Amino acid sequence: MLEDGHRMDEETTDRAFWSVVQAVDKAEAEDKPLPVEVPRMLHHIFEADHQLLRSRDQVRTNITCMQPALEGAASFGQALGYIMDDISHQDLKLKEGRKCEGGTCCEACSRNVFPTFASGPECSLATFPELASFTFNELEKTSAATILQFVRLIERVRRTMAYEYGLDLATLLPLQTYSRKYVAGTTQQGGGGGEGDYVILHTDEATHASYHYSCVLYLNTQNEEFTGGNFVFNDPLAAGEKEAKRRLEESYKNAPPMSLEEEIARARKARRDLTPFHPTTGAAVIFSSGWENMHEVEKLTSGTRYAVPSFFTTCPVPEGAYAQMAVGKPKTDEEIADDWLHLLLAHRQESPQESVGRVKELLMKWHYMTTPLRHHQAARVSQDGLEAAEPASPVVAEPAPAAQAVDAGPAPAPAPAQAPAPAPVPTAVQGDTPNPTANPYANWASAVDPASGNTYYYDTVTGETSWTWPPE
Ligand SMILES: O=C(O)CCC(=O)C(=O)O
Ligand SMILES: [Fe+2]
Repeated sequence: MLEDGHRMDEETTDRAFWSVVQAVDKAEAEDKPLPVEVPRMLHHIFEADHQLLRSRDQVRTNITCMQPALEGAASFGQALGYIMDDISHQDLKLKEGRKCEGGTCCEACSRNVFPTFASGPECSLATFPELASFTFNELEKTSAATILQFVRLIERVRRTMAYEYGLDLATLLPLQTYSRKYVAGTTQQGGGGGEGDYVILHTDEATHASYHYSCVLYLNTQNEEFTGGNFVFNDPLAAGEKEAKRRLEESYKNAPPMSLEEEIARARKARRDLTPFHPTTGAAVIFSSGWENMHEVEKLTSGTRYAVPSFFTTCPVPEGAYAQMAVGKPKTDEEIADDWLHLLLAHRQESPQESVGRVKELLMKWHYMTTPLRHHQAARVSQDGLEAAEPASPVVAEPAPAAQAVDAGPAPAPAPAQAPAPAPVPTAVQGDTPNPTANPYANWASAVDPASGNTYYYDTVTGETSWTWPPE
């Protein structure tokens, strides 16, 4: 299944994914602990997914980071405008710079379109029916295949963001993600991901102060399964007020009489630069969550539109949060496998309170569960894959990753700096010496393919794999 000495290609990665699903279903049917090979194989899949994505199209627009200019004239009204989602949001006075409350984001803001972030089969609602209404809070009736596919997609987003913005992977965690369903003719039920037929102009970081990077992945295609429903970046008109006036006058020429609502929409359009994105299956938009990226979803005119928004934070998780968990950060492959089972894959009934606790723990441990053990410290995602933390500088603040539960709340205080425990290293297949020049295979480890039961070998740094030892 794995090619000798090569990275996994798309087909091999998908086969590996389905063998993992089989192994999970088997463990559950037999009421056994999850085999440690499952998370190991998942690590390879995540790594391969990100590498494969690097060769696909990406359209990047660099933009100036913006934040509310509240100092000095911080009136109550202005402060409300900073928080509230409504049309007046676009009139909020802004200044240059990032806000990123409580987090350590990079200096650059941008918007990125990936037309083929995921393949059609990966987003298929026939294969993964529960993707239509996915939430981590209710997994009892969700198949292992869909849960694993959702995690796989979100982990691809996380790695892509870390790479795009030059962030240590350990410092970037999902705070919130779910499937969002839009149905033409319905009105928004409650806030957040409730069903509705549009989303009003907003800034993700204004909705939740700890959202620093956002992604929306689309599961179906405009003009095939629905009409309307553009995702639109909404910017101040670069050409200025004079042009806005000219545009408005132009729009009145030969126009039929309009309702008040239409008049307001027309006036807004004339005053703003609108950049619509037309959703297609598997496309994703990734952007910094600040005021430089105000956006909205235009009303659906027919059909049903499915999207998966995800919001990431660079706020550190307070160390105390791990101490309150039954088992804190996983330290062995067995503990990682246990977390996968108990936080995601065990199909059980639970009270809403229990599920909130479980999801909170899941999001806080996300990096530890989705990243090979030796990379649990700071790791950058480079062109060649994950780079381990610099071993020569052990006294650095551990970049404790962050996550908060589902609800809005104050950003957690940064964790105090402390020396991290030495990163656990996978069992070397041959030789004991830590000097890689003395042992060219010091980074190699072995694992068992859950589908065939055969042992394979992999380089924990480059991701190379081999069925034979030594690798060819
Ligand atoms: O569905 C979309 O295109 C965007 C959703 C969005 O902006 C959000 O959930 O914050
Ligand atoms: Fe949004």
